[in-house]
Amino acid sequence: MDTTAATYAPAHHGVTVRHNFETAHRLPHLGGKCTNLHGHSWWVEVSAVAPALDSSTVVEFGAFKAELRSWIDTHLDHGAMLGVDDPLAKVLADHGSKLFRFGAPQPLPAEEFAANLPHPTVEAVAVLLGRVAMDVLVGLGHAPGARIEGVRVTETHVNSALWRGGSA
Ligand SMILES: Nc1nc2c(c(=O)[nH]1)N=C([C@H](O)[C@H](O)COP(=O)(O)OP(=O)(O)OP(=O)(O)O)CN2
Repeated sequence: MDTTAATYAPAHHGVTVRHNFETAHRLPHLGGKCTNLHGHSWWVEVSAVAPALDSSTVVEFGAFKAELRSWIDTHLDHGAMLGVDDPLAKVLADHGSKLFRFGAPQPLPAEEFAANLPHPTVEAVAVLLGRVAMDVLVGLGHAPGARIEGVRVTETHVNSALWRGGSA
């Protein structure tokens, strides 16, 4: 077999995991129908890459999914994502309804991932979950040089956003 081309191409291995969550949000700053509190069945796809493998893996699927799913289910699933200036945040919190605030001036520990993201747009949710995925990857055993390459968040069947991680 001629492997000449392969010797010139940088080694690159990738894995992707998916998860879903049922979460409300609203975007009053955009006006129109997005001002209404509404829910979506969100999907997230997280891709990790590495230049070489460790134990023949980039990162072990089970552990990676368990950590990502745990964070998403704990903080987002069956809750609401609201922006920093949204008056509904206080109402929901006062009634014990699950809430994740974007751009909060005094964020809870989990909300620190979204502290500089003022609105829960699909793009901002992709950034949030990119940061969460990086944190999860760092905490696990993984291949040398492994990193989060990208996160795609799908809000509806026709709307999605892609966040791409920087190179190592
Ligand atoms: N760049 C972005 N634009 C919009 C976002 C967003 O997060 N980023 N979000 C919304 C609303 O949240 C809304 O849920 C989606 O809007 P839209 O696609 O217009 O609504 P529909 O799903 O009803 O559209 P279809 O006509 O059914 O395709 C708006 N914009």
